[in-house]
Amino acid sequence: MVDANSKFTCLVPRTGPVTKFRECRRQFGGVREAVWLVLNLYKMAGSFEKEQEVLGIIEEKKLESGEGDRDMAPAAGNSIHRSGSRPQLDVSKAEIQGNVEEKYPTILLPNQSDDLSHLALDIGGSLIKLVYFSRRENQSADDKRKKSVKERLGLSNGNRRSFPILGGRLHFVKFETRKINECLDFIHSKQLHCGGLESRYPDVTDQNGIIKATGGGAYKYADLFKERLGVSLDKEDEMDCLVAGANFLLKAIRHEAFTHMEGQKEFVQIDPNDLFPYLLVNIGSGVSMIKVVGDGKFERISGTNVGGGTYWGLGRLLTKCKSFDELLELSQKGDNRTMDMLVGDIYGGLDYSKIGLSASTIASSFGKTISEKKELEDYRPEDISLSLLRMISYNIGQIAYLNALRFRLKRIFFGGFFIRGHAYTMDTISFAVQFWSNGEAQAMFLRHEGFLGALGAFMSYEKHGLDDLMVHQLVERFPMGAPYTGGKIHGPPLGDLNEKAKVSLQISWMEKFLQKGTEITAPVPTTPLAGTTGLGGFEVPLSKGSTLRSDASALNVGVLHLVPTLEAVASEGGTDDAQRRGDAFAHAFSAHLARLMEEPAAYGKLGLANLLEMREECLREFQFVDAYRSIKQRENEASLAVLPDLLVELDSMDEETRLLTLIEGVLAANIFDWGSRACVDLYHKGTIIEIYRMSRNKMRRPWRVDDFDIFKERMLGTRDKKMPHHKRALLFVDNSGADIVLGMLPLARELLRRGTEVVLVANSLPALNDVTAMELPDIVAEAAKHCDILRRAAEAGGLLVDAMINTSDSSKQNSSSVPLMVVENGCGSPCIDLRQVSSELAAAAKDADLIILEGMGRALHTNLNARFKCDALKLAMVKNQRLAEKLIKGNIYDCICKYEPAS
Ligand SMILES: CC(C)(COP(=O)(O)O)[C@@H](O)C(=O)NCCC(=O)O
Ligand SMILES: [Mn+2]
Repeated sequence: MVDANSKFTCLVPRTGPVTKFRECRRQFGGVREAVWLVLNLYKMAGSFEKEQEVLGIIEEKKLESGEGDRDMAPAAGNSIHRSGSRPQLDVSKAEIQGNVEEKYPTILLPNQSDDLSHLALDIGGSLIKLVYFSRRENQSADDKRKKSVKERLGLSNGNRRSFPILGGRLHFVKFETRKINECLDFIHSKQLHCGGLESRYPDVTDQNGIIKATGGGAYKYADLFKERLGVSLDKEDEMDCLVAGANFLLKAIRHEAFTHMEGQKEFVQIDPNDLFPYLLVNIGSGVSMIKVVGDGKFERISGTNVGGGTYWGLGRLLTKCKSFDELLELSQKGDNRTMDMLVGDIYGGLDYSKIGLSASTIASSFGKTISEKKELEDYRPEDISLSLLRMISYNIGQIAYLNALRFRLKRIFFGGFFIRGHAYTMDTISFAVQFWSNGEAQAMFLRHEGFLGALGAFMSYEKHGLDDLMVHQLVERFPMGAPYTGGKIHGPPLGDLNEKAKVSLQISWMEKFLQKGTEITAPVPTTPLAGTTGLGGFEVPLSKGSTLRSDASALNVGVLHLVPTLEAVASEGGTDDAQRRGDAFAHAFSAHLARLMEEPAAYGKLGLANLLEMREECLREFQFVDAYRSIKQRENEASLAVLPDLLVELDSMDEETRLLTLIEGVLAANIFDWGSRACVDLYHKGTIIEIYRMSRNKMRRPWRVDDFDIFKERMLGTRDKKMPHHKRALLFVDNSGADIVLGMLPLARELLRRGTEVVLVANSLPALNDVTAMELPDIVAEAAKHCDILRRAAEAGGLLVDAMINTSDSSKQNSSSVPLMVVENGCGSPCIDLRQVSSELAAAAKDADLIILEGMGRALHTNLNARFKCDALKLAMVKNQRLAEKLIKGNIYDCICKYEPAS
């Protein structure tokens, strides 16, 4: 019914509303869609009278719809419609593209896609789990450049998955069911019930709005949702949702599953083609065991009433704990030997080796309490909690294994919020599975353990387009306020959200959460645990804080620093608001780092690239759009001022010397890196040009990795062998200022001079002092003022669109056919994962026969070992002593020039 693409060509609203309505209805089929389209066309064209006319017609004639009142347009101004699960037209944020006076202007419907719904819920007995989607708009204003590049690359528009990182985000949040009002406040504050804050009319509740929900609470609280938010809950079957959620996670999320034995977390990458069959054990209040054999193909084969509710219920009665988390935390200080009867208690301290039971094996949970003349008060709540936790976890593990055996299932995935990333719980379950299966079966856990149902409900909106996502298409981020971090964070402590409205300087809920001084720590035991005799069985799990830190060194957590916060605040004008956001950012980011130091695997397997990206994401999350804006501008200006002299110098050289000087120039200019502590210290000691000169003067070959001679041979050939020029080179540029202006642009110019098309590939979003695709055309335009080669190529590549229109330059006729283009990479990070790039870049890469990756982030931290089908040159200066030692057994400021011919 509705084109899934985001662009529609529609008729301009010049004819009358009825004619327009008919035209639109012919085009889109549905009455509702037609009404909305017409209404919004007038709205966008600013025609209030026509808008009113449409509403009048709706009222009077009911539009001869034949589809009943249900299909009448809702109250004016409400741009988002949710109805059932069929795809709908979404005209929020619609814009007429181009001239409104044109006869058939294009209307951009940025929110229109097959993924219409923003929110789904799983309302369980103890917790409400919420999954919502927020779209990040592509904020680039360089539409002309994009259009020109796309035309040149023959790239069709409207691909929703063009820019994966900019596309949108799935968020996971949980609340206690008994605090359902906090959940409703949250939904309201983020306007999730009517399309999110991105919606054109965020405050208007869609009376016909429907939110997918699963779990018992979807029935129990339906009226409350209607009353408070004006939305109906569309109930989805719980088991369907659990399975859909689990399948989605296991197929689409990198390192979703992991094993947990003796405190060691080991991520398991599941092959999506080899996922089925498996046993899904969902531990909520009760426990469901589901045999999953395919997408939507499953059977609930078993379950047990002894589950999370049992632990919490009995625990509350026996310990007087006020919350599940408190009970869980208590267990960490517990010693179950005071409660449980162990094999050793029965056998006088000995193992029962004949049947493989060690002395420390639990023979009978709570068994010791029968033989002693003690009352409840005589036992420590900590011990009770741990004993209870063990009893229930072992029991679940055992029943799960027996069912896996019954149906010959090798893999068992445990989910549900009972687990909460709790090391003891996971170890206990793993012990049980391992013990009973003699090591044949393996328990696996899921990082999004508690959100299976909510995710499944989210997926149940038809045509979300998420079902066929591949692992590399989803990028995981760790927002600062993410309540899903386990440990003490348990839903965002929203407090009185209404306060927010009263505060003139808008404080986000996240900041509020941070102001409360929440500590992000994982639950790790603090008391020493009893050892085992090594006989296996139900031993005491060994999960200790220290054992979780095993991979800390690989994470380089220490290299991230917070100094740029000051720059970030300055970049936003140094206002009080910016200062507060800066403080909040610092607080939040420190908390995340502390959490990672405590438990490096807390967010899955993270490398330095992820951490650097996380930092940029955090800045963005606190609305620091471009923290290095002014630094970049300053450096660009200084470098552009000396560019003409550099070009004259280069032009006076012979080919060979020039090529070497160019490569030296790139390496020397890569010193301007605001991500390196050492370099930032250096900047205090001289001007940009002084540092650049010093860096150049220090360029001595051979570099630590020096393939220049092979590269030169490929470029210039030898006396006996002429080499053809490359057809198209992709230059992955790095930093602003000298790096791009005095390093990469002159190299690009050389390639252009030799007849190679050049595509400058730059970040879509700011990261440190990296130049962005949006900034590049202006820099090129400035440089082109001093260079004919660059000017002609930039014109041919559509970079100097304005110049082409505005000047009557005679040299245009003999424009070089070799274009210089700028393409965005789809990233906002100093590093690049080449599996996740913009469609624009993917298209540009198709005909490339040379790739040049520049800088530490793109050429060393990532891609140093990447092999390409075309020639590849990796250029970087190493600006970190530790990395220099590790990577090239060298020193800080050593250089790398790694050339690999096409493989
Ligand atoms: C963030 C960076 C990868 C940026 O380097 P670039 O890609 O600009 O050459 C680099 O500065 C880095 O690895 N920094 C680590 C921290 C430090 O060396 O102090
Ligand atoms: Mn950089």
